[in-house]
Amino acid sequence: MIEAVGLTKRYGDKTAVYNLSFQVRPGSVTGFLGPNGSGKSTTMRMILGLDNPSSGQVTIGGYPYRKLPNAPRQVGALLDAKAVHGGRHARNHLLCLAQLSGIPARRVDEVLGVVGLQDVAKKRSKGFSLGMGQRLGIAAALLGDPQVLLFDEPVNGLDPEGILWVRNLMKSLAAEGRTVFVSSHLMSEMAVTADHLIVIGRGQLLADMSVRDFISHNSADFARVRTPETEPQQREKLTAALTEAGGQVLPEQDGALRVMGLPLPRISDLAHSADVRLWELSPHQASLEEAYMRMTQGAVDYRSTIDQRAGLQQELPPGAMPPPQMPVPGQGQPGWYAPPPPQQGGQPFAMPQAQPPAGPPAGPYGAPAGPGAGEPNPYAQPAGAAPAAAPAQPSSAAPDLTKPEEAR
Ligand SMILES: Nc1ncnc2c1ncn2[C@@H]1O[C@H](COP(=O)(O)OP(=O)(O)OP(=O)(O)O)[C@@H](O)[C@H]1O
Repeated sequence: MIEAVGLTKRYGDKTAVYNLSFQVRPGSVTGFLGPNGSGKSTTMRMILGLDNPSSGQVTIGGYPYRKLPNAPRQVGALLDAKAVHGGRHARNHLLCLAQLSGIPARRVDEVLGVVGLQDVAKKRSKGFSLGMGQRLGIAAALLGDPQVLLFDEPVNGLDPEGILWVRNLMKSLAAEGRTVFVSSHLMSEMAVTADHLIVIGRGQLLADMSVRDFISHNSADFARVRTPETEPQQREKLTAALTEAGGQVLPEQDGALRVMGLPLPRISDLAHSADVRLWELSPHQASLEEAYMRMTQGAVDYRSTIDQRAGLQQELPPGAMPPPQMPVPGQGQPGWYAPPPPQQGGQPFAMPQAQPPAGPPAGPYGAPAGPGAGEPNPYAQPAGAAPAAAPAQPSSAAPDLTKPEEAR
């Protein structure tokens, strides 16, 4: 198991990771998500002892990486597939790594076969495509047959067959009881690969829950209803009937209606009573991508001005408050982020930040918050500045909604 407690990393004035606490458990694939620059790679580097935390700690099986006995046999990682000596043959590259860790040479040939590079084993890696480089990096991660595996963007550059292969590899490694921690920006892939998600934004924890809970907490299911296009009055009649029955009705771009708050049989009955014919009545469940976009909207640092002009951001369902902008250090915004799950009537979905101590502050796991919690929050609101929206309750007063069981 990987465990981070109050993990914080500063580079000069820049706080890349702030007071991050989470656990990555064995036996499942844990996805690590967050917008560009949110601190995923920095966190992974700290897990692997490549960067020292400014405060807090992270351990693997109870030890900091650098104190793990025979670490390369226990932990494998793909961080940067380009970080290889390009002049070396693929096999020689792996052989060097194996010799450094006391791994027998036959294991090199085994992993070359596992990643499908056996035919180019004698080729210099500088001639490798992006996808081949990724495969070589994955081979290196698997070399020591480790129980704990970290992959930073493993499907980057892979073709569809390679993506499917990585998906199955991750799942089978987890099914063998290993700890698999994988970052990716490919939401469709994460939806079918990961069991659990850790989501960060601007270095802070936004969510720590199963994929299923993440989607249901950050999106609303709805029904799509379509009436005959030739009879617009039927659409209006249905809209009135559904609204009167307590449904929330929004027009879809293609002329259909998006209905929230009413089950499908009720919509059907209401249409029947109003003498409205339906051409479509279908359930719709939000995708991981939709849920992720909703949750992280306020924590995105780099966004195209063209996207904004074209209105490509997610449309909010009725009744939902727009997510507040996540605080930026030095801009006097509150030290918390609260995207609203629509099914909870727009109540903020909050990750409480460390509060001024009135007793030992609670961390996300019920334990006292880590060392970073005692430090000044770089995202904290200066005295006198008004919060942009109703603040989340301190963790002692409110359930920790990053934990699905406590959120119910
Ligand atoms: N060595 C460094 N020196 C200074 N700043 C750094 C350093 N490494 C990372 N940062 C900064 O820390 C922040 C987090 O970067 P990080 O690479 O961890 O994000 P990320 O979530 O992995 O991003 P991406 O999804 O784009 O790979 C960024 O603002 C980055 O510029």
